[in-house]
Amino acid sequence: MLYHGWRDEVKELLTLISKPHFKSLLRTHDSVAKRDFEPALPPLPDDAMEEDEESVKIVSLVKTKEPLGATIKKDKSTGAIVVARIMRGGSADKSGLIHEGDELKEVNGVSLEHRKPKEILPLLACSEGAVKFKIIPGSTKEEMTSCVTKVFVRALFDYDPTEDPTVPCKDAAVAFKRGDVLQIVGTDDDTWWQARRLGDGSGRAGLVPSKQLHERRVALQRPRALFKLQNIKPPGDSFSGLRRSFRLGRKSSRARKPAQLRRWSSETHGAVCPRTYIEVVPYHKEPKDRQRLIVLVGPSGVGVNELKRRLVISEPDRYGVSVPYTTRKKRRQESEGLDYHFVSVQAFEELILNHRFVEYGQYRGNYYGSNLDSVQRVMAEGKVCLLDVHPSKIKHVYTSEFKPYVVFVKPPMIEELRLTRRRAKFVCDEDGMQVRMFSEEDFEEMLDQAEMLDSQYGHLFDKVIVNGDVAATFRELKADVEKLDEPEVQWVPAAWMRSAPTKAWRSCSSLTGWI
Ligand SMILES: Nc1ncnc2c1ncn2[C@@H]1O[C@H](COP(=O)(O)OP(=O)(O)OP(=O)(O)O)[C@@H](O)[C@H]1O
Repeated sequence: MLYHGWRDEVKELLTLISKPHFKSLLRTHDSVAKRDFEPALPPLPDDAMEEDEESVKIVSLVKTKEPLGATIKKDKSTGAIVVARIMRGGSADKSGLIHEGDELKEVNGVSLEHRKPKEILPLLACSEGAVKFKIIPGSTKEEMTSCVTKVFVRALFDYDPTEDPTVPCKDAAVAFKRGDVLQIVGTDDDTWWQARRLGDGSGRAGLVPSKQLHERRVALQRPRALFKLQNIKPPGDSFSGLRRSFRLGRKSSRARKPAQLRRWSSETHGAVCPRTYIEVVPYHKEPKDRQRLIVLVGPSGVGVNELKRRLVISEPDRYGVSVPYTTRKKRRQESEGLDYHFVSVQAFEELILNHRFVEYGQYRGNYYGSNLDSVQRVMAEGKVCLLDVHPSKIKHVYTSEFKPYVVFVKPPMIEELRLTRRRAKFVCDEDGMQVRMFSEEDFEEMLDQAEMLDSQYGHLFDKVIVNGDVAATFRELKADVEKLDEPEVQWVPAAWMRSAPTKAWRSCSSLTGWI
């Protein structure tokens, strides 16, 4: 008998460490200690780094199905073919044998002299397995100054390399959509940064337009936008900017304005600041943290109030709305603190001077406004505060205190609008007392406004929700808002979580003026 004569403790220990779970644990420990979970490159041939008398090196890289992860260019002054970029995480980068600035002399014995980069690429594409390069190492100075960052940004624009004729190598570029989070891993180049898209399993970094490049591109398009703006009155605090949360509904004078004018009159500032990237950091909501402010935006009549109402009715203890302030007289059916906070003109103006309004304006000689205190009161009760303002005013609550989560309520295609709103009525008189059915013109205006809001303020939206079937939209909105309470990571502007941007990001660019 194997265990014969052994002490009980020894027998027990042997039984324990023979269990499959324990064996797996030890195997995992060994793997992690050896780091052999990383992609393994086949062993290098013996002559991988021979140096000849002219300081030419023979470098052998192993090419898999993936590209080597490097781009090349012709040096204008010397005519030499040099390595322009090494993609972080690619085979070339992992080998550590080839660097940006290295001059390429030969590929697999084929001389590159007098060849153009586009003639060389097919040589590499055909190669399988080991690819032998003869190189003259470039200066190591560039490496020393290379700025590898661990900065995360949210893209504020869509980028599709297949539609970009200026990208140095389409295969080496990373496509992204507005709202995607990118990890910036290299900013050595002023024009093309290297980045990884979060959630992209490959882990490979690729080229993305730098902040400076995108700003230049937007600036080139700007003259057209400015031309359109010339006839437009600048935005102010006139009442036309105020939202339905003031329960005044749409105004006929506004409905008569030509669509082209409305498109630009709401806000000019959006056309002036180019949106590139915003630095973001992971935020894990702690149970003690206040609920984030939910800002609902959308074109008039799309259903923002309907969704707010449904949320509050569904869980009155969880959701609350901020009550607007006004200087107009209270009507018989209205209650203080429920429909409005009724205050004097003097009190209202003091609040304006103290910057207590997210949004305010005058209508028929009375002030109306959405007040920060009102929002804070709802949040202090531990509730999720629902706020409905024009997106140009979001900047007033874009702080760590409110951590706004912005939902854009978008109308569906016109056919679905017609179908779903057949029986719907909306507020149509100046005082919000009368209702009528939607007309074809109302639908067109709603779609037109939605397009304008999306193009001018889309970079501020955390979620876009299409309000076709109202019950389905409500369910989607509720589920999305509830996710904010879960321990899942949320990416929020870095400025909310600390007073200054990271050193790396600051050194690369600043984010002022994006909102
Ligand atoms: N998905 C939908 N299907 C059918 N009717 C809808 C839908 N969403 C909203 N409605 C109805 O459309 C009308 C306008 O909605 P709501 O008042 O919520 O619009 P709003 O976005 O707040 O705009 P406004 O500020 O102009 O009132 C209401 O009668 C509402 O019940």
